[in-house]
Amino acid sequence: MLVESDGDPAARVAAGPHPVHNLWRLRRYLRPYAAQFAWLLVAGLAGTAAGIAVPLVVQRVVDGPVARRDPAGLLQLGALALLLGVAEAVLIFIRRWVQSSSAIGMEAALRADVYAHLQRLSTGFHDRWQSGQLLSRITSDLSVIRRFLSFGVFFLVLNLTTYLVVVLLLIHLHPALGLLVAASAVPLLLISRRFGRHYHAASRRMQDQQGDVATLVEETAQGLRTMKAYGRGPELAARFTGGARTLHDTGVRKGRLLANTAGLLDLVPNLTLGVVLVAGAAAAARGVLTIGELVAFASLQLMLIWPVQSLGWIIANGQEAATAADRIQEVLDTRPQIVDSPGALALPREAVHGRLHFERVAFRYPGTAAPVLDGVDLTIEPGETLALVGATGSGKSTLLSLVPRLHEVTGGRITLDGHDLRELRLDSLRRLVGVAFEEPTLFSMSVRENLTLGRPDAGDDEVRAALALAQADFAYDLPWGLATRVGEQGLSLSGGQRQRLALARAVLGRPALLVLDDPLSALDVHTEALVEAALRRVLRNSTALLVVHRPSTIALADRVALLDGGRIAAIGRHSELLATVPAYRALLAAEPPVGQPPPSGAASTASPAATSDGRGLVRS
Ligand SMILES: Nc1ncnc2c1ncn2[C@@H]1O[C@H](COP(=O)(O)OP(=O)(O)OP(=O)(O)O)[C@@H](O)[C@H]1O
Repeated sequence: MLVESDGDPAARVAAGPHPVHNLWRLRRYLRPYAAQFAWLLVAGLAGTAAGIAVPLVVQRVVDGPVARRDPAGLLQLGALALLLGVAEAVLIFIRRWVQSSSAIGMEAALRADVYAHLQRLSTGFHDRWQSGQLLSRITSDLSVIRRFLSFGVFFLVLNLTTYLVVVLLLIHLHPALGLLVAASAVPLLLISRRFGRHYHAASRRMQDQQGDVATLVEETAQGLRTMKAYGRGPELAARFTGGARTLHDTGVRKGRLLANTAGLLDLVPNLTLGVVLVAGAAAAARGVLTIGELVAFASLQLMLIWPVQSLGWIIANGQEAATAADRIQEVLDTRPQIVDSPGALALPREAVHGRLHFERVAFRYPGTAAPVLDGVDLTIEPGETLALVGATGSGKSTLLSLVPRLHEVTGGRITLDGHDLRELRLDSLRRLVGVAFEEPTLFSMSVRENLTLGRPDAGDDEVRAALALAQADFAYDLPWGLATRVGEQGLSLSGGQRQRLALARAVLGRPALLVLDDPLSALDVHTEALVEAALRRVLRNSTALLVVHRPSTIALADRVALLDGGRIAAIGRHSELLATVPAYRALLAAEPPVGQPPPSGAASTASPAATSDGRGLVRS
């Protein structure tokens, strides 16, 4: 089980001490449907009993009215056979009706749980797991499990019961021949065991490959514009074809395995039937067996063909479901790493001043050798705006992500008004912190829903204020105003529009802390000036930590901190740093510190960055 870490998608092992262990663990999803399942079995068994009774009636017909030439008796027994046939049909109908509704309900409950669990898992988990793998687990794997728990298990019970009852009846009718039929179960068992082992491995391979193909499709859909722009369509198509071919080959191998086994499973009862017919006819000739008994024996034996034939399908279905359950449990067994500690506090907004303090904060991404942050000491006073600058890859976004605890510090601590962030309840912390990332993500929902994502209770006035603040009033002019659907399946917005909406989302409800990753990066000069002015107003009243890539944004900050080598290398007013810190000056000018050669293409003369308002700062 993957319980110690955030889960390892590369592991791809069949978890659990037994192949069906994880499937067995899903039984609680069947519990609400226990009564339905019981009815299902009753209807199924009654239907089968009606079916089994027919050959016994036929035996009475052949040995009775037919032998005695008695039309009245024939009519009676014929009517009984007809009645049994109708009863069997009605019971099959009832069974199918109940079966479909319970199966879908169970699948929906399991899917909801997996989805909720995925939400609880940290960003570290999602960084490492391919989304296509998760997609295939939450869609196709769950469907496989549903098919097995509803149909597979049911037919396994029904067919085994049918097999047992029929074999007992056969032994009762003619012990020697009956035992011969019972002995045919031995090769069936051996074939099934061998098949189960091989099929389990094949289905795991196939389900993993399905996830890989889903990942490829997802990446293509997301990066289609870039790939087209670079003319890389054919390479992408070739990659996809490769993945699809591998999946196809595995599918064919799996199909052949099933076909071979189905052939063998077919052979055994038919061979037994042949032996029984010859030996039965000889016994009838000797008068040991009546014609009616022989007919009943053969008819009953024919009833075994379907349970045996379907065995291959049921085992295949069961193995696929076991594999799917392994894959689902790999996700469910991954414990969320970032959770509320026992007795975690909820801080009301009014009680928060907003003093954010980083104390020897260290952070290392799982699986990487070097820490990104190593001993960050930083304090942001209530109401202060601090800009964080640093070279590309210096860890600015990482540091920001530690505030809403998207990642957990691996050393030191971060406090808000003296409370370690790990002592706060996650929902409380995330209500206190307004976040806007560099990539402004909008979901396939209305503008209003996108805005109120973190504060579903926000009123119209608050939404209006947030939109005004972020200079995003254009939202009211969309075709359906705030009800307009945006995002992947909705209206396309420009980069600047998306960013302003993301900004409005961050400032909605006046959070105690604002954490903004380059909030002005996708704005045109005119809008940037507007948003900057608006932002200046909002920043006046909140504590804010901004990652700055643009020259103008730095002017919004009270102080600037330079992140270098995993720690804060310098902190102070922009003009002070410009005057006293060569590394800061060099960064703003995109020049290396004095004494080192300039990078090719970098300005070698006096840089426009050397102005006190920071204009001229190039993207770090
Ligand atoms: N999920 C991750 N797993 C492993 N390493 C990561 C992950 N995300 C970022 N890194 C690494 O951490 C370092 C810091 O990345 P980060 O995005 O915080 O830098 P940044 O200063 O914000 O960069 P930029 O200015 O380009 O946005 C980089 O070396 C990056 O490769």
